Amino acid sequence: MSFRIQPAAPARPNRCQLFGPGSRPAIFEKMAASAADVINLDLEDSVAPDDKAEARKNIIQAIGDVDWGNKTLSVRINGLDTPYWYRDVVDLLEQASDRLDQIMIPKVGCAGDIYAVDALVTAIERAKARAKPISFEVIIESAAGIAHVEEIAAASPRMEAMSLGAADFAASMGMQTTGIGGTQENYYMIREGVKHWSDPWHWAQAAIVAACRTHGVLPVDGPFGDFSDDDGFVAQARRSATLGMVGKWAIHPKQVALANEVFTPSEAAVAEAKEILAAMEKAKAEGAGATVYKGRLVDIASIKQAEVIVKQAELIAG
Ligand SMILES: CC(C)(COP(=O)(O)OP(=O)(O)OC[C@H]1O[C@@H](n2cnc3c(N)ncnc32)[C@H](O)[C@@H]1OP(=O)(O)O)[C@@H](O)C(=O)NCCC(=O)NCCSC(=O)C[C@H](O)C(=O)O
Ligand SMILES: [Mg+2]
Repeated sequence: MSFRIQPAAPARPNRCQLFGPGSRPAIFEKMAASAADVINLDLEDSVAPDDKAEARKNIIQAIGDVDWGNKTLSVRINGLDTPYWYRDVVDLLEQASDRLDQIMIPKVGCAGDIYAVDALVTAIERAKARAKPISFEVIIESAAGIAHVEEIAAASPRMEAMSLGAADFAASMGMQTTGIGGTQENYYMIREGVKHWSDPWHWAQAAIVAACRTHGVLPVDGPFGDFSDDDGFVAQARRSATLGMVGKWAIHPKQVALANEVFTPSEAAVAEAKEILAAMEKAKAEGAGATVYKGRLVDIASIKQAEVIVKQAELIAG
């Protein structure tokens, strides 16, 4: 371990982030009643330019009026390359109730993007004597974003979460696909005439996880566009969870249960993690730093691995 201890990420469940357009207030109550840990009301790409002002009003009203329970409530503002974002921030911070927890900043390309939003948010919070500071989550969805991912993760103490936005990311990178996440038909290797598909999102996800874990931020997998393909969603989510991500977006309510299941450690995984901890306690009492569990080596690093799973389960159980 480095002299610098790795900071813990925020201790709150983030297994599923359910999105809904701010221009569609009829679904807000349904979103609130869902089993998602995080709600993302959208002002950005699911809202047409002519509907932006109305969507802002809908969201501001719903933040105060709807019972969001104990969910993390977040609003995705427009990108810093648009004329909308400052009005999103000003109206949300000046007019929405303190129930708003978080702002999601899309298409961040550098730490300066976060600095700009932070400066505006901080000024309004002071002017309005806001009781609860707003936290930030960001989307990495451009070549610049992934190139500067570490400085972005470190950009502000408000930073709580970071997602991969597969659609804009693919476009920015010039990838030959219109798919949003998941298996890509042409991303394969071939051996003895048999195709083996690989994962084109893997490296960006791994870079996001490393930046997030270095700076105490929650790494999250973004959207999976084909909401008719449950198996594809689950396979993508399992890969993300294996890499260290804590959750995934749902762009349709049917994806919420799928994400919750994947990102909740199974009873068997928790039981095994606890058995490893017990085996290592016994080894320690006997003066050993390593032992054998089910025919394989476990040592002091295994304690940390097992603790990840046990702590995750405890966090979700509340
Ligand atoms: C995708 C949708 C447009 C589908 O909506 P709809 O046609 O209404 O779906 P269904 O008829 O199957 O709906 C079944 C019932 O569920 C309710 N519903 C629908 N959507 C939601 C929702 N998001 N939350 C809660 N409830 C919802 C319907 O009202 C039906 O209810 P009932 O009649 O009572 O049975 C729609 O799901 C949708 O708009 N999804 C969110 C889209 C969105 O927010 N996109 C932005 C995020 S993804 C992105 O931006 C890309 C990213 O940035 C990147 O670059 O990768
Ligand atoms: Mg996007």
